[in-house]
Amino acid sequence: MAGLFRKVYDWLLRTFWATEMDVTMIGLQNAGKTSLLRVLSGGEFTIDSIPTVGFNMKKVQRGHVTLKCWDLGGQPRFRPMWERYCRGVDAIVFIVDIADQALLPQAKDELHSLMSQPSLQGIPLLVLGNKSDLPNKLSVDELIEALSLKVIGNREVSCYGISAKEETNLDAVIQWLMKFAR
Ligand SMILES: Nc1nc2c(ncn2[C@@H]2O[C@H](COP(=O)(O)OP(=O)(O)OP(=O)(O)O)[C@@H](O)[C@H]2O)c(=O)[nH]1
Ligand SMILES: [Mg+2]
Repeated sequence: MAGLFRKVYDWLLRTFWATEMDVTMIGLQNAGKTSLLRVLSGGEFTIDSIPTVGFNMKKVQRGHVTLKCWDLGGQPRFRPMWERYCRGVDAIVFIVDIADQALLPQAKDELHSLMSQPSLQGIPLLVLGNKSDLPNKLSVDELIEALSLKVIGNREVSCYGISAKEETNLDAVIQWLMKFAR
């Protein structure tokens, strides 16, 4: 009975209170953006994910909210277009490979340069340390320090550790994003 009530309630929400939000996922190449989006949208994790050329878009449905997720290529030649795809979105997700510490200074520079763009002022930022299943990974506190997240102002900033591979902490990601659905 409770299950039936829940189904009717969800249907009412979807029908009369449908909300769509735009989310842009950025981060250096190989961080796991496409893998995360594939898993969030109900697909299988694959170890041989192909680098994104340009961008890719997938919708993630949770209850009455549709998250329209833009997944951008992280290779240097695609980074100049990040700002354009972040303009006017409801939230920006910056993904970092926390097992590849050599790339952290570059990730920090790219993040800070993007966050200093006047066009992106105030847009909430979620930083995800991905690949928490691997050894020699950074903790969340170490990632906050390595990326100097505390100096990013004028917006809400959060940081979580996740694993797209093992689907660790992905509910927290969705919950955080859905706070900004309008
Ligand atoms: N161990 C582990 N590997 C992961 C995880 N997430 C992604 N990977 C692997 O990391 C590699 C890169 O993943 P992608 O999702 O293609 O990375 P991307 O950020 O989309 O890369 P670009 O499209 O080039 O910007 C692939 O081999 C994935 O299988 C994870 O949580 N754990
Ligand atoms: Mg990709």
